[in-house]
Amino acid sequence: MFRTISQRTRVFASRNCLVLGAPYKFIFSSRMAEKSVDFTNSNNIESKTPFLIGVAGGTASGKSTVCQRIMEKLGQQHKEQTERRVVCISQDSFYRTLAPSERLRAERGQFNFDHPDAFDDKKLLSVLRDILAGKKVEVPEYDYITNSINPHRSHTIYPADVVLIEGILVFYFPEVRELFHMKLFVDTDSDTRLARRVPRDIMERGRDLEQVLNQYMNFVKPAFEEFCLPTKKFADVIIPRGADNLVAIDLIVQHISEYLKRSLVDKSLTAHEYAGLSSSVPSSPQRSGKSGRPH
Ligand SMILES: Nc1ncnc2c1ncn2[C@@H]1O[C@H](COP(=O)(O)OP(=O)(O)O)[C@@H](O)[C@H]1O
Ligand SMILES: Nc1ccn([C@@H]2O[C@H](COP(=O)(O)O)[C@@H](O)[C@H]2O)c(=O)n1
Repeated sequence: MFRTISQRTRVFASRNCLVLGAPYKFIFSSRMAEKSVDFTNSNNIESKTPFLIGVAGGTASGKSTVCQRIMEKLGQQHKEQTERRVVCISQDSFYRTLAPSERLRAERGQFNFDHPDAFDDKKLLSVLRDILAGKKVEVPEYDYITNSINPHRSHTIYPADVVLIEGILVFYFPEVRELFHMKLFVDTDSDTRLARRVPRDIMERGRDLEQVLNQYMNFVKPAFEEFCLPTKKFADVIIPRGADNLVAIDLIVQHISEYLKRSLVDKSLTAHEYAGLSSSVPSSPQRSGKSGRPH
C-alpha cells in the first residue's frame, strides 16, 4: 500500500510512517497527505489553503535547525517576509501567560513547561485555522528569560504556500494534529539532546547548570516520555539524527519543491489535492476515529 518514488534512499517503513535513513529506497505513505481542509476566507471566498507541516520531537532534537535547513535549501531564508513562500512558526510562541504564583515557580525552575497545560492550545488552533484560511496572522515572540511573551515584539506571518510549525507537542492536541498535511518527527537520542540543551539554555536562555539539570530531571525527561514520545506514532516521516540527516532533509525539500512548482503552474491546486496525488493508503488512525489523545 505504499507508493515507491525513487530507488535511492533506504527507508524503514512501518505501516503508517517512514523512517528516513541510509541510501536504498524512498517510499511515500498517504498519511502525509490525506487531510481535507476546506476553508473560506473572511470575504467568504474559497481560498487556497497552505500546505501545513508539523515538526515534532523532543527538546533540542533539532526541530528548529531542520526547519532552518529546509528554508535555506528552498532559498527562502533571506527573502523579505512578504515574499516568502515557505514560513516557519514555533509552538513556543503559544506558551500561555502564567499566573503570578506560576511565574514565581518558573523563576525558581519549578514550573513544568513540558506539560501540555503550559500551552494555550486554543490560541494555537485558532492561529492555524486563520493561516489555513489564507489570513495574515500575528505570532508573539516568546522570551525564555522572563518565561513570558515579549510584549514588544511579534512576527507578522503573511499568507504563504507552505507553513512549518515546530514544537515538542504539536502532535499532542488532536484538533491541532488533524490540521497538518504532513507530520515530521525529529528523532534524536536523549543523550545528544541533553548535551545540546545544557549549553543552549545556559548561553541563550539565561539559565545556570544546576537549574538546567534539575528542570531536565524533574520535568523535561518525564514529560517527554509521557507526552511527546507517544506522539511519534502520528508522524508520517521520522527523521533520525535531525539536521545531520541530509538525505531525509533533501527528500522533504524535494517534496515541498514539487508542491511549490505545481502550485505555481496550477493556481487552483489546493494543499489537499496535492496531498491526494501521493495518496493510496487507508485513513490514518485519527481520521478513522481510532485515536484521540496519544496516551
Ligand atoms: N545536527 C546538529 N549538530 C550539532 N548541533 C546541533 C545540531 N542540531 C541542532 N544543534 C544545536 O542544538 C541546539 C538545539 O537545536 P534546535 O534546532 O534549536 O532544537 P529544537 O528546536 O528541537 O529545540 C541548538 O543550539 C542547535 O544549534
Ligand atoms: N519559559 C520556558 C519555556 C520553555 N522551556 C523549555 O523549552 C523546551 C521547548 O523548546 P525547544 O526549543 O527545546 O523544543 C521545553 O522542553 C521547555 O522545558 C523553558 O525551559 N522555559
